[in-house]
Amino acid sequence: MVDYSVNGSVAVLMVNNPPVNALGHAVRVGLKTGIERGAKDSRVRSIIIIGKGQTFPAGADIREFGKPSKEPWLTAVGNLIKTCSKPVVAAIHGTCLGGGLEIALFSHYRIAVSSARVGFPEVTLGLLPGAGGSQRLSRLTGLPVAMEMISSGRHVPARKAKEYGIIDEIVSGDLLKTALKFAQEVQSRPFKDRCLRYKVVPNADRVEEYASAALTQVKKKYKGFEAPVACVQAVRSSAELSYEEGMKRERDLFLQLGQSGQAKAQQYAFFAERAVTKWQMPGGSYKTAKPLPVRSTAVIGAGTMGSGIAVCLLSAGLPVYLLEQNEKFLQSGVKLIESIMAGSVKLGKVSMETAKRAATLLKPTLSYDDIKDVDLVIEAVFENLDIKKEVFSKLDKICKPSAILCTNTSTIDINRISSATSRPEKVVGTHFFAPAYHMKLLENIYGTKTSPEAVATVMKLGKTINKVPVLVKSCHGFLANRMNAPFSSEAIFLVEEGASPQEVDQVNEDFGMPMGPFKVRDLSGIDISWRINREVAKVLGTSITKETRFLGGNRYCGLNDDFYDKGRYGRKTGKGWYLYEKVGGKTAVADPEAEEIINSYRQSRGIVKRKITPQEIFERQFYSAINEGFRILEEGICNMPEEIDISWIYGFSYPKYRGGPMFYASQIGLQRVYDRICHYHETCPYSIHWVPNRLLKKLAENNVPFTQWANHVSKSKM
Ligand SMILES: CCC/C=C/C(=O)SCCNC(=O)CCNC(=O)[C@H](O)C(C)(C)COP(=O)([O-])OP(=O)([O-])OC[C@H]1O[C@@H](n2cnc3c(N)ncnc32)[C@H](O)[C@@H]1OP(=O)([O-])[O-]
Repeated sequence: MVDYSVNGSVAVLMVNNPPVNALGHAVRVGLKTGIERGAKDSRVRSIIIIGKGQTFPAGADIREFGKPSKEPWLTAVGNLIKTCSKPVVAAIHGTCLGGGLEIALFSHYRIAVSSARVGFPEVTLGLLPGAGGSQRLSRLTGLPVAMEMISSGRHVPARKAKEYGIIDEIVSGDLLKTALKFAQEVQSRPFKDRCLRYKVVPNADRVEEYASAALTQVKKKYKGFEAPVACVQAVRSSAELSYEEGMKRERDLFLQLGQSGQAKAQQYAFFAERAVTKWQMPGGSYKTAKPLPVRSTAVIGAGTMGSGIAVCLLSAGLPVYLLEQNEKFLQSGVKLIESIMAGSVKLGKVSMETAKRAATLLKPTLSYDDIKDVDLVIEAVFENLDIKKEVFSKLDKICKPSAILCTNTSTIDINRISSATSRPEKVVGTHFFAPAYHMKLLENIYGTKTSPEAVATVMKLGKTINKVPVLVKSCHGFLANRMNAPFSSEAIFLVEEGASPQEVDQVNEDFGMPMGPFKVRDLSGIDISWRINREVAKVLGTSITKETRFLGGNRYCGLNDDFYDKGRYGRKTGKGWYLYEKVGGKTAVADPEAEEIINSYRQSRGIVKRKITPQEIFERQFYSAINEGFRILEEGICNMPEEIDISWIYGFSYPKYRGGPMFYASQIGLQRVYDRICHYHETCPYSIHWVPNRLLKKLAENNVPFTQWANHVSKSKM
């Protein structure tokens, strides 16, 4: 795992643990042995630590977390480096992260290639640097940078790291050759004072000021997360305590976090995010299917979604034809794209260069002829089957045979859309979440005839445009919206029965959702849900009236319609479930007029308002969604619970520190979840979503551990 060799007077410790040279037990043993050997080796006057392959160690081996830790610990290896009688040089390329940066900071010198990145991403795993990183980094960079770097987990590019004092030299050419030269040069220099623990923390007397600014920021930016706060506290202790006491403080905080449910959930989410890249479908998988090259694209429809999708493609450097049916709509789409880009530059999310390049890559057009040679088209027109079929029939006639035809439908079965073409194997769903340029989930959907090649292409596209792609099988509503349906229906039923929108939102926000369901409705537009309900009714061959209490055999609540009738569409009209400071305002306050609408709705239907507990609000929303999640698994719409959890984290901003609804259910205990679902099935009998799922029942009865749920998923689609 660590190869030892001697080149002239320099020992080279080459870490060889692909893919990311994680500092697992064998690597730690190898480094310890290597340093001891180098120290004793009479030929050797300095030592290099370097990574083989793509990177310097990118951190501790996360797979070892939660298991009994085996000596030597990282701190012990680091102490050996620190006290080595010969200077140690960390030669960095790729990603020097977490434990990797700890090793580099224990070393006496750090050189890096300009493409390298360094950072302490432990916070993203619910932890903090646990081998003294919080004590050493602040001695190099000062408190504000250390607090920001460690609490954000940001990867810092090598040149910036040099500015901060983390890297001594940026080098070019062959890293090992340059490192050998560097290691020879330092042999004649005194190096004991290079040990960071003897340095003083710059401006330590201002620690209170820095810490309080950092805490205010992290509490706002990472609301609900425990680790960022602990990161600031650990760095703070580097200025307030002696080095030894600071190390102990860091250790205590590390152990506290390690035992928290948040760390467990965040580490689960880390692996879940990687697991979903290993997609499978009938006839193909990530291993067997090859993506087609995508060098040019078109987006059909320049509305909010289409323009947002175009921004994603343009930001990744892809040329985009933006196609609309008339000049007015086209120009409004172009304006929207320009304003999103300008906003992103202002927020520092996109560089000025990228924005300028995007402007040259955007080709607005009214003609289908212009898109005949593009590699991939994304349709983002109104959510109506007839309109979508018309678009796909045109695309089928005009686009080159190899083009991949994608639809941004959020609910319609892909098979119904692809039936309008002569090439259903090229048709695939690419469902973006609003706002498309911001939300990271890309729900890719395959129909019965979609080819694995088309799927491979959109899975790769997702990565290219910096999204998290999750593959699901087509059905009405797919994965995310299918689970969201009971979740948001229950929110309205709860208000119908007696809760206030504020109470429902509060429960959701206390749990960690960034916005409650009524604030979300006001944001997305009450008129939109009104229209969707009419579309659903149309598909079911019925219509919605004031008397409608059931739709498609399911309970229906007309409260949304009453708000619509009063012209209260949400933020866009300055009032909806809440009152806003102005049209398009963002500050939601409770509104007596809204309360009046709710009260008269209840009265007109003879509903006697009852007190509803926060626990019931929580269970009715989340457990109904979980029940649907098991149905989705049972039907084989997705392959594993990880796909559901990642969809919620990146599609609905579900708090990552809770892992996702399915992971959360496993933590509560499936039997309890099942029992409560049975309870609501009895007490809320008119909603199909409360019919207890058989797979859930089976897993609960047999006490099947979370890691084995996927083995019980329907294999019918494989
Ligand atoms: C007391 C000391 C405390 C120290 C704490 C720490 O250091 S905490 C750690 C601090 N460090 C971090 O948090 C860094 C975490 N890692 C990353 O951020 C990224 O992996 C990357 C930027 C290094 C490379 O991105 P990329 O897109 O090129 O690649 P990719 O992301 O697709 O990963 C490829 C494969 O490697 C696997 N794997 C990766 N890292 C680890 C690991 N540490 N361990 C184990 N496995 C790991 C990953 O699961 C995947 O496996 P699969 O699915 O193929 O079987």
